[in-house]
Amino acid sequence: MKTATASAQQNTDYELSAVPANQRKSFFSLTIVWTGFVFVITSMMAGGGLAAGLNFKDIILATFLGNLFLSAIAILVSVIACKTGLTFALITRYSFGAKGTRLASLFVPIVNLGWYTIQSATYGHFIAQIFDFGPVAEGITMMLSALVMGVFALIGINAITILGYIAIPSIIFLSLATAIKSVGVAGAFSVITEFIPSDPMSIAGGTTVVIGTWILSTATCIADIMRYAKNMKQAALSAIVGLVGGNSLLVICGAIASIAVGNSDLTGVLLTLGLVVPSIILMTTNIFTTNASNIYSTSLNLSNAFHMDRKILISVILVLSALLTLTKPYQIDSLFTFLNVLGVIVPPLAGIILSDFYIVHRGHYAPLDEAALRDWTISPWVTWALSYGIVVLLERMSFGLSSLNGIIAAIVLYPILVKIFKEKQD
Ligand SMILES: O=c1cc[nH]c(=O)[nH]1
Repeated sequence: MKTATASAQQNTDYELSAVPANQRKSFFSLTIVWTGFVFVITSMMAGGGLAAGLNFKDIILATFLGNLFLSAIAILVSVIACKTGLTFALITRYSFGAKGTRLASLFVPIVNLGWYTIQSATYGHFIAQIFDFGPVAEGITMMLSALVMGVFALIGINAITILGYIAIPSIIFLSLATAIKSVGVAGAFSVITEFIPSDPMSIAGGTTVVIGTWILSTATCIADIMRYAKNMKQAALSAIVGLVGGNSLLVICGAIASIAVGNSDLTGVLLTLGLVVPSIILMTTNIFTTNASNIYSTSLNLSNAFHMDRKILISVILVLSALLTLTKPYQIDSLFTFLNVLGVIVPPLAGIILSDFYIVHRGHYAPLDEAALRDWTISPWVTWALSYGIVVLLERMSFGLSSLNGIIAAIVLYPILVKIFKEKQD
């Protein structure tokens, strides 16, 4: 009895089992949660960074290509989540094995901790700029930001949905208003369209940056949301709305604001425009919704890795993140380094998950409690390492797009290695 109660406590958000059909959510509420996740200031900052290297036409092209790529991955992962009802962490059991999954599902929390910390620090830094805080008060504000943002994730998916309903209209309105106001400051829209970047970047490089903005979550965390979808069409459409609609909007608004004001530090840009109160609302809504979903997914993955109550795990992560904000990861250079690393490391993982479901298992997994899973498998790990090597090699040869290279390499290599190691699981 005690054990049953403990395990029920650990499974309040279906972190250890499939979401049943009668608990699936409407298309509208899924789209709110996913779009609230995707709407984030770091996409605007990436747009600002693109403006240092691309002209406006190429920024639009890179944004479009990047989000198209992201949508394709997001749809394929969402379909797996919707069909199985499982979190990303539980999906990895089929490829990484019943014990291997515990190691594999540590990857998402580590990277999410990076995102969570960058975004909490950006928010704390922004508040510190507004109130003209010194370094100590800025440090305290950044730490408090990291602690407070996790509260919604502690409550669960319903709290995140309510937060999204409040946040999304204001984010759409305020990001457009920021772009329009900055065009006003520049004098004419032709200043944006005729702008010549100072430090040219290739379109492939720009596309990789855009892909980097959401590759982690489109390959992983999106499953934690779309497992609640009633059908695959709704899951796919919801994924596209968030990326092609939401992410593109913020990247482009960030680029326009940055070109107009000549500064890629978005928090600085917003303050230069004199939009103090609107910018506080913009920053608060978009960072809170994203970080709540971030830490929610992190806790689901950690539950799978450690088999402990996700609320205890969230608390530990929040304290860790609060301490890490003191390294000041809000600087644009840290963000770009992080994006580039993600654009290379995450796609092979997405390739493994997709290849396992669509190629090795031909689009069907046995229910989790009936599947005969090995404890450990070697093929996904070898695929990941080899794909990473291939990406780095091709990057040195300036061949193609790193994210695409990584995902294709893993999709092709994985089934071959599964055959070689005789590791197909039923
Ligand atoms: O929190 C975030 C922000 C951007 N992209 C992500 O994958 N996560």
